[in-house]
Amino acid sequence: MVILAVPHAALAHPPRWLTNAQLHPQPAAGVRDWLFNEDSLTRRLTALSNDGFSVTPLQEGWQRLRSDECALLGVADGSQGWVREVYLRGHGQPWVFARSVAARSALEGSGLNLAELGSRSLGELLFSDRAFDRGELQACRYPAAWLPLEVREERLWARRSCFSRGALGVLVAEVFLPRFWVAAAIEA
Ligand SMILES: C=C(O[C@@H]1C=C(C(=O)O)C=C[C@H]1O)C(=O)O
Repeated sequence: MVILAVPHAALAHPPRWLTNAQLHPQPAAGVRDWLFNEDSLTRRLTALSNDGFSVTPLQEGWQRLRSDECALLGVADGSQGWVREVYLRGHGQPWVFARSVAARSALEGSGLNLAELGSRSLGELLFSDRAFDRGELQACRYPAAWLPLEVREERLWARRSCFSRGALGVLVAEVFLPRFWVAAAIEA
């Protein structure tokens, strides 16, 4: 008998990403503000943590992108792309799990080198370069199988948006972890 070792994350069904107007029932106002506020999350978490903010990369590299990512980026299903997964931390605690991806075909020749970011915030790059436009924010309950084991929980609120500069799109997804909602004093 052959048992295929399928990565756990591959077993999850892609979520339905919905805009603020499509989200019913509406989450509480405090949750909705964090899901759909268009300011830089880095800047907002820096303020919330009184400058106790940091970014720790978890894994980065060329990978096969997920079907919902390919669809949003407008590339063929199964396309290769750069994947960057990080924790956004407040006082060292993981507050947000973030996964940012861009298609290899669009990155090559764009001059954008995501590999050199390290523990600097991607947000500083995307918000400082006026050439990037942010697309509409969408939210969903994030598949637990897509989270790192130590923070794996069902129905955590997530949001995503695509930052575009010409043909390049950087799709940023951010999952709010339980410790964040405690720090923000919001019942999620
Ligand atoms: C898009 C932003 O950049 C943040 C920084 C990230 C990173 O360094 O990988 C990932 C998600 C974002 O929350 C932002 O600050 O809003």
